[in-house]
Amino acid sequence: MAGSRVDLKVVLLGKEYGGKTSLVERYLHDRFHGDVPYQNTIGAAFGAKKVEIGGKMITMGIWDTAGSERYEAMSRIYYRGAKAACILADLTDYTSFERTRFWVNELKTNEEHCKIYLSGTKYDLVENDKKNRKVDYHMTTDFADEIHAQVMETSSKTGYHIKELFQKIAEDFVDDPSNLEIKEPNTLNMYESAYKKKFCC
Ligand SMILES: Nc1nc2c(ncn2[C@@H]2O[C@H](COP(=O)(O)OP(=O)(O)OP(=O)(O)O)[C@@H](O)[C@H]2O)c(=O)[nH]1
Repeated sequence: MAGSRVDLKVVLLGKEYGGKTSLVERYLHDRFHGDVPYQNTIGAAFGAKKVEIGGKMITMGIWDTAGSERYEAMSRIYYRGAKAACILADLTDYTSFERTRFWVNELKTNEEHCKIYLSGTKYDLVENDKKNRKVDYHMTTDFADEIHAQVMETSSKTGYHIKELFQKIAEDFVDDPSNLEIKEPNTLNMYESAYKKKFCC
């Protein structure tokens, strides 16, 4: 099985302004656009990355969805068939944490085989300034325990835990034998027509 190609669809979900696009930008391109004015995602954006896990090359396709409730119905299109979902909660915004339950319910109802990961974003803003923190560490860990999910606090500004998060997602995928059937190459190409939002050329 070494060297066989496996495609892993990952979807990012969460309230608008929560940091989804920034997380993808940091992971795929190792950059952070803190000086660029915020633009909300329209529809979704797609990016892919090859990762090697224990001698297996995986093409990870990451869907960055729009957090605005206006686009909620569209997000369902993007999480369909996802093997992993990363649900984000902005650590400086309690309502963002509240919204994670909605997405968990969505996935449990419609994509029961999708593995869920929680990410508390913008860790750099709370690390040295505790009054900025509106989502307590134990809120996310307790919720993660309740829904049997993994949780990590991350910062796209500093890169804190970003690689680790996606590495964990990829490792869990490889560790599940049902995911290791040989797939036709380029199965992700059907997504390539996806439109990108910000930071795109
Ligand atoms: N300091 C800091 N700011 C961040 C971080 N992640 C995102 N931001 C900022 O938060 C704002 C929203 O980030 P986005 O990544 O666009 O959020 P989003 O979830 O994609 O938003 P939608 O497209 O509306 O769903 C932007 O101004 C980012 O620069 C982080 O880790 N640290």
